[in-house]
Amino acid sequence: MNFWTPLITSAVLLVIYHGLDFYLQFRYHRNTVSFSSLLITPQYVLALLVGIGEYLLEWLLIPGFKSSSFASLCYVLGLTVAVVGDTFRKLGMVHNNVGFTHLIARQRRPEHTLVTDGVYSLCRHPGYAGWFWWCLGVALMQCNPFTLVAYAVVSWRFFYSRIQTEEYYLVSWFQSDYTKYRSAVPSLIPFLDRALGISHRADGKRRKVD
Ligand SMILES: C[S@@+](CC[C@H](N)C(=O)[O-])C[C@H]1O[C@@H](n2cnc3c(N)ncnc32)[C@H](O)[C@@H]1O
Repeated sequence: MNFWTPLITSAVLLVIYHGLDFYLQFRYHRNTVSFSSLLITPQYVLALLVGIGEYLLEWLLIPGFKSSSFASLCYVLGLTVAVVGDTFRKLGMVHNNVGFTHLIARQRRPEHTLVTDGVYSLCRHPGYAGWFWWCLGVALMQCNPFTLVAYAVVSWRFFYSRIQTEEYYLVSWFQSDYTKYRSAVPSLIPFLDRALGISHRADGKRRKVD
């Protein structure tokens, strides 16, 4: 694997990710869109710098590992995971459109309806699961083992608490429509549903959403 390929690909993925996110927020929430809609926080920049730091350090200390065929395999796998993750997120944003606000809604607006079809019939939180897998995909693409684990732990904890709050409001608005939907459709973030106390069928078959 060449030194620049994972770095350049990550930069391109980053621009596509944030550019499209911003565009979709602008399209569906024109009145509330701002710089924060780019979702670039200090913690996020720090996470990116940690990834780049690990990448550079390993190229200096163990160049054979970074240029190995294992690193090339990680690159292809990571790129696939990142592209599928971002596609899920963008499909969620388009499908949920007016309901997909970057801040968790704490009051229901009249136009906010429960979405359970399209990509939401495969994944309960395509925007969050998409982001989760996108981050891991980028770390894998750079063949960064420490960043991969760190991103997995930090983003898992973040989405665990966020989904708990978000679902509290969704249950209060949509009641049994949401609880039935929640028990039929997984979050696709590993172990998260179990941690939230939600069980899906062990045989892998999904319950039908009414
Ligand atoms: C940042 S969006 C994320 C949506 C969803 N959690 C996802 O990952 O695709 C947050 C807003 O989406 C809304 N939301 C989440 N799931 C929804 C659904 N199935 N139907 C309609 N609105 C939903 C919540 O009320 C929240 O205000």
